[in-house]
Amino acid sequence: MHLSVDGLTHAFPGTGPLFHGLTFEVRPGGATAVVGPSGSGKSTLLSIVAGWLEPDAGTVTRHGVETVCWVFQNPHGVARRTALDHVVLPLLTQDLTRSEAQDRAHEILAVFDLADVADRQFRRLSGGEAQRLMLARAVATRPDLLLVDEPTAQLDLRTARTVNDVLAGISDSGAIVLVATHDPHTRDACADVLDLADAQRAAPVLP
Ligand SMILES: Nc1ncnc2c1ncn2[C@@H]1O[C@H](COP(=O)(O)OP(=O)(O)OP(=O)(O)O)[C@@H](O)[C@H]1O
Repeated sequence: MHLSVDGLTHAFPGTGPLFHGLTFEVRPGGATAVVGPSGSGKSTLLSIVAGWLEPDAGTVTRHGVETVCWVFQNPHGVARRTALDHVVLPLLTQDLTRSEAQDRAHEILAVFDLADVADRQFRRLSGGEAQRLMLARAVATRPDLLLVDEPTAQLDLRTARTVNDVLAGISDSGAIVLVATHDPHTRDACADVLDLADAQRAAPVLP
């Protein structure tokens, strides 16, 4: 399974080309940080990779990818549902029994250092806990391709660190992971970096 992007070129009316012949490959393992100045096209690239937006030119081939999951910048949850519910409920749509779903949810909450808040309502979670829960839920569904948009944008330094720690350890998820970010710590937590500032000048190829 891998993601192959070849000769990607895209512009919106009035933006000029965001990327020009962008070519790279990503395989499952450590996360790849997509970095670049504000407006350089990080979220646009994620949308094209997800298949939500058609590029002007070039191709995106999601070899062997059947499921795609997007983690948004702002954590969204159901106020009175527990952290555990947030992970279990999507798993129940995946042919797991309730007890299998609960076992997997507890396992993943522990990995994301959320075991202590498993029974806490979403509205009572801190910003960092809520963002980690969104990542935990996404990883629990075992997507082939995981797209994460600015996961630390709303967080203070300390809570951002806990999210970055999770991203640094995400290689076990088995997913292809792309993370759009401004945050230098998030960039450092990722195994690879795709810099869109370079992409406007050349066509970088990731290993
Ligand atoms: N649907 C759209 N129509 C027109 N212009 C758009 C559209 N979506 C994005 N843009 C423009 O394309 C450029 C890239 O936007 P994008 O959100 O991808 O950048 P970004 O690097 O993720 O920015 P930020 O770091 O500020 O979130 C911006 O100038 C934005 O205004």
